[in-house]
Amino acid sequence: MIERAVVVGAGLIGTSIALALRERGVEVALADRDPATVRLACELGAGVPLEEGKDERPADIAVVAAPPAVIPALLRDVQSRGLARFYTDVASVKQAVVTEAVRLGCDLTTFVPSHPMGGSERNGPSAARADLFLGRSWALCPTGKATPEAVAAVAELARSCGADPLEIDAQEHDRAVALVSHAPHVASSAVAARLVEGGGAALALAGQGVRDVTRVAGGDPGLWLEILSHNPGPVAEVLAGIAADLDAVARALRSGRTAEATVLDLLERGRDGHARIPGKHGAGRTPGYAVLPVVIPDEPGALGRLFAAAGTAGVNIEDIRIDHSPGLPVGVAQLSVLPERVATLARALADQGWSVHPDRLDRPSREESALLSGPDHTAPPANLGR
Ligand SMILES: NC(=O)c1ccc[n+]([C@@H]2O[C@H](COP(=O)([O-])OP(=O)(O)OC[C@H]3O[C@@H](n4cnc5c(N)ncnc54)[C@H](O)[C@@H]3O)[C@@H](O)[C@H]2O)c1
Ligand SMILES: O=C(O)C(=O)C[C@]1(C(=O)O)C=C[C@@H](O)C=C1
Repeated sequence: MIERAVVVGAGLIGTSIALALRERGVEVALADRDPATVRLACELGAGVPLEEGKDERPADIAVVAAPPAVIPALLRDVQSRGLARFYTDVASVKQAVVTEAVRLGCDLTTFVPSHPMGGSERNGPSAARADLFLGRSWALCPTGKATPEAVAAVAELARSCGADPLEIDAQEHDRAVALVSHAPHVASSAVAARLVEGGGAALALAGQGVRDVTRVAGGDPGLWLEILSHNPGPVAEVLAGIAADLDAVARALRSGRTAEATVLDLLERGRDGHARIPGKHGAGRTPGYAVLPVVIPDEPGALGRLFAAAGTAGVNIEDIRIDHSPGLPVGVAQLSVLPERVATLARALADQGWSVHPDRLDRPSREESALLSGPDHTAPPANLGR
């Protein structure tokens, strides 16, 4: 049972873990090299500042949530201070962290390297959310030396954050995330980098497609440089495949002759690859909710009237995203609501004259719905009892 936790590195990931643990009543003590970051995380309800020597007993678990390059030294430091019974880190790369931890003489019996597969292009505690890992995989990469108790503690940490723990060897993990995270990030940056040269008129036409493809490119370049340089071989291999595909399509389009077969081949393989992503859902949708699109005029007070109409219908808006193109007089409000309330909301809004598009409804998958056990999205996910 995790009752007390320490989080070192109170940024996006550290504070999100802390918030999830706090929701389950776990006591959390936070540390960061930047005192202002700790203050903000604590103000957000993520815990209290770590006070050395305050507790005689070690915490149940310490999570090192700093950038990859500093993790092994921080781990050695927290282990030598005996801050917890078990330790984990959250770095996006695993083998390099393990190799350095071994070199520094860290205790591998109590340490289970891990990687939650939830995140954001934003950093720092202000972007943190308790549900960041809800329904996501959380990789556990125990070395052969970790005790079963240590592995169980880190698996419990993952479940306490609503995630699904998945044991995988560190090198295999690094090859896997090269494919599903690291190379996609570089590809996203490459697409976004073209926009630097785009004219104002082109950018005014930016719709949801380019926003979806480039969202992660908005991430912290310093952190991503660290991630990529700690996983160079596997990332380079995936990028070479992507580059070959892009090159073939560019050559085919220029030549005109072989264009159709080559281009269609990539588009079809792309569609097939996309379909293989488990539990994929629409961009920007909060997991577990249905999203109802409603057209709203781009004018003062429109959103207020929409919220008031939903309130009158007795439906709580759990989240909202607004899609609009600059210069257009209307936008589309994407309202996230509990799946069982969406029909009521659609009817009530339509009755009041709103242009509702239930045909474009984006529903959560069955797996996602199963994660929400009650009417309150902060309720513990259903998979926590395992
Ligand atoms: N951003 C993501 O989407 C994501 C997802 C999963 C895992 N990760 C991993 O999580 C880790 C943290 O990333 P983040 O996105 O939370 O970054 P972040 O910048 O939001 O937070 C990192 C925090 O670590 C602190 N820090 C840096 N050096 C420190 C030190 N020596 N001692 C104490 N604190 C220190 C920083 O002050 C900062 O508050 C990284 O290892 C990253 O690879 C990131
Ligand atoms: O959703 C995002 O913004 C992310 O980039 C999250 C993401 C990912 O690629 O899925 C990024 C890096 C992490 O190590 C884990 C998760």
